[in-house]
Amino acid sequence: MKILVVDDESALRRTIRTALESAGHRVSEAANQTQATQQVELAKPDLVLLDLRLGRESGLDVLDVLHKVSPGLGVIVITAHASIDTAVEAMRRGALDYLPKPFTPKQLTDLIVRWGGRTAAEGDGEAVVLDSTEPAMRQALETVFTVATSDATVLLRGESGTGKGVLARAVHARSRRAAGPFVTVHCPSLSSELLESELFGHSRGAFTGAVRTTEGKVAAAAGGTLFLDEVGDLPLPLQPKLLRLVQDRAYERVGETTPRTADVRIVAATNRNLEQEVATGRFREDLFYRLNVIEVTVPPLRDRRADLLPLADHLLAQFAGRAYKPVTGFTPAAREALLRHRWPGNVRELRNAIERAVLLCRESVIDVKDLPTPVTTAPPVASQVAIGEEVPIGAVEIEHIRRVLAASPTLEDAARTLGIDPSTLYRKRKRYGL
Ligand SMILES: Nc1ncnc2c1ncn2[C@@H]1O[C@H](COP(=O)(O)OP(=O)(O)OP(=O)(O)O)[C@@H](O)[C@H]1O
Repeated sequence: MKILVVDDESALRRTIRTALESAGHRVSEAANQTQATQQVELAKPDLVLLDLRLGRESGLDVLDVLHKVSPGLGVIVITAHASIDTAVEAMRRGALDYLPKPFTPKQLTDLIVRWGGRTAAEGDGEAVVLDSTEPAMRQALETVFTVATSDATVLLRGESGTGKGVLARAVHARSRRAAGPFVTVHCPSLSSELLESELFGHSRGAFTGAVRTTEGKVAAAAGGTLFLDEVGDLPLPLQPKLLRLVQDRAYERVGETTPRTADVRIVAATNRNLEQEVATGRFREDLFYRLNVIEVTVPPLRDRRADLLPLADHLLAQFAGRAYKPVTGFTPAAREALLRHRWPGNVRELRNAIERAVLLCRESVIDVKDLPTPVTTAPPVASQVAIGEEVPIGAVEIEHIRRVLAASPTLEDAARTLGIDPSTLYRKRKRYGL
């Protein structure tokens, strides 16, 4: 990409230039507003890195000027350490994202990579954090970044709301297919027939109500990525057809016999224990192995404690910017509540909690009272039991049931995961007050 670096300190410009050039980007530099405007007009950069601290000039004003010169220009601002109030203001004025100082060359290049694919993939303009200090999450991200450029099938595993959809888009954005479409198919469906037609299309008259020929999502994803969300819920009758698609990229429209070839990369996601689904005959083993070429497990948010506050800050900046509200942080009590909660709904729950808090908040910082009740009434984390420690077996059972319940969409699902009868689960739930 062509990147313009705007900073009044020549040493910092040079450091950034070195990092970006060694990642294969072309870099131009500007020390002030006048030079920056000229460079935007002359060099037409794809992305601008703008330090908000620009000597006597205000970086925020420069941001406004650059957007006047080139509306829609992607600008990432560099902010002084941990001052998210200026980041919020910059995002409100249309910056894509912010990079807090001090940063490593890798953080810088990761951010550029993330925004480089934005036109094609992060299409809804939702800024996401693809960085982590938690080993398990780092490993998931590294696998995603490494395999993205190949056409290999990827299976994303993890609880609901952990960001599997976000990672699927990240795979696409970093692939050779990034300029092509990203098409999502939700596999839990009312009927196998409807889903088959949604996936593969149908010919006119194929079934009652099929008044027009439709091409289906596999065809719509040609040249791009087909994302099979909740693939563990794919109805059994459709599984052989999906197997053929994954294995040979071959399929037929409903009502036709002519085989067609699909030009898609497949990414699938599931929150189910597929091994168990295979064992109980609800998921075909051959399909499981075909999908599970590259397996990425996204850890639940409660196991990513170190990521929680940075993620919360990021979401805060995003929603404050979007709502035009000068909310700049959390009170210590609010931070503590965020850290204590178990987040059964994972990042989705966190995201909703923060969006709501930004809207409710009447001060410049979010307090406990702005957070949803389940977050503020979380029992202390210390009540978690550690398997293998000196705890009675009953405590392990309670904790295990609690977690499975939190991760399952319905009681039936939870009972299936636990391998017990729903009525037994119902009784245990009552007895333990879960
Ligand atoms: N790393 C992240 N940074 C910012 N937002 C995130 C991140 N991960 C997830 N989110 C947000 O959390 C929400 C849930 O993410 P996503 O839909 O990808 O989860 P999922 O695992 O696919 O969930 P489900 O299994 O229920 O479909 C989305 O709004 C998404 O934008």
